[in-house]
Amino acid sequence: MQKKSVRDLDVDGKKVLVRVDFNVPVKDGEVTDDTRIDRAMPTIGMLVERGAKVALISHLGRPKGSPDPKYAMDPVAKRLGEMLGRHVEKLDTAVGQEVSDALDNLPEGGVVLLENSRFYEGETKNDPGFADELAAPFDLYVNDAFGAAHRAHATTVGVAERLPAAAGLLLEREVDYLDGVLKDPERPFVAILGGAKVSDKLGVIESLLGVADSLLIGGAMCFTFFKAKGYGVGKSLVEDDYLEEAKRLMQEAGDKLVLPVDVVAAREFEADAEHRTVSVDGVPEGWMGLDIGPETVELFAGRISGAKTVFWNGPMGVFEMDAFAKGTEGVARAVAESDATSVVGGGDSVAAVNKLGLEREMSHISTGGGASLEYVEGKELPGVAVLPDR
Ligand SMILES: Nc1ncnc2c1ncn2[C@@H]1O[C@H](COP(=O)(O)OP(=O)(O)OP(=O)(O)O)[C@@H](O)[C@H]1O
Ligand SMILES: O=C(O)[C@H](O)COP(=O)(O)O
Repeated sequence: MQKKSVRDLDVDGKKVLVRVDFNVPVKDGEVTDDTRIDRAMPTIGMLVERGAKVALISHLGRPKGSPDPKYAMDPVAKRLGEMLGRHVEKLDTAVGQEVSDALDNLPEGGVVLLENSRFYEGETKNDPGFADELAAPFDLYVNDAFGAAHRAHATTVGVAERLPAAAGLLLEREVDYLDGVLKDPERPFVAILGGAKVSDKLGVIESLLGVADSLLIGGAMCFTFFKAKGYGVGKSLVEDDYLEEAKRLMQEAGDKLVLPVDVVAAREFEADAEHRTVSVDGVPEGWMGLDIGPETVELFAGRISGAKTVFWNGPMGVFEMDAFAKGTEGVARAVAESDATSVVGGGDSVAAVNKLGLEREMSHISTGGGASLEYVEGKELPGVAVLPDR
């Protein structure tokens, strides 16, 4: 990565504001998945070891610019403290005298967690006054929040314009892996896309068709392509406004675009619905396709096993229901077993990989859903662009 790195900073005794993405699931006051906290540990550890005074800041959920106890950072501070093996003080504010005092009292190598950045309306507006306030108590700024890098907010952009800034280790790793896939992939490069909507991923499909050797499409998305081909798709999820786009993409992509050959169709959208495997042009009237079928898993697995690079985003079916999770599991296993450099992005595909305990088999699991897709689409991420070059 061309950007200045936290490694390049002299942080000893300095007050460092670190933007992390601790937007983690919380239930009954407990963090239920601490992956994003864990992935920020290398940067936090490096700063602590080098004697910085560290203040971490993140958003949590989507509060509307004012304090909302439901989204307070306390459960995150508790979990972070357990993971660091020491108490982490959480402040009830993100700006002002309380922050300055806490930093003055913090020993070198100490860590505090500031309150949810979205408790301030200046955050999502990237308000200059709010960015000034955020920056005021600090000497340096580090952005390790790859998952929020597609947002031009005060904590991701404004503050980076006001302090000497650098990329954290996680942000660097995320960008380096995605760059490896997009700019210089070892071939064959197989991309796999699933999930609900073609409309969400049109830009991603176009971009991947430009760089990958094949693009395997599963999930509800494939039914828009099948309808465009003139197949009966029953009540499967289809975006009628995108049929022409789907036709165009199929024409342009030719053999590169690989669609399922069979699907699991169900009578209704229920976990215990009557279901059976049918060929892709044989979804019964009134039924809906909820997963790719076993022949498709075999077809996709064959492509994946010959790949040197794999990028995967989005589940192959309604993996939340066991009866329709086999396609996603089959693809996850094939990616895990391949020798390819594998990059997995998007909340649902990552959840599927975690559920199967396959996370160690993947080369890189992105902590950013929206951010990784925007990057693959070729969009500039404001939180990365604003950082100074080396
Ligand atoms: N055939 C299908 N019919 C209906 N829904 C489906 C089908 N296949 C997948 N889905 C649903 O699509 C949803 C995931 O779509 P989405 O586009 O949000 O994926 P993602 O990009 O991995 O997720 P995230 O938005 O969390 O990053 C899942 O809830 C899944 O149940
Ligand atoms: O979970 C995410 O994708 C990031 O934390 C960004 O969250 P946001 O979509 O609420 O900005």
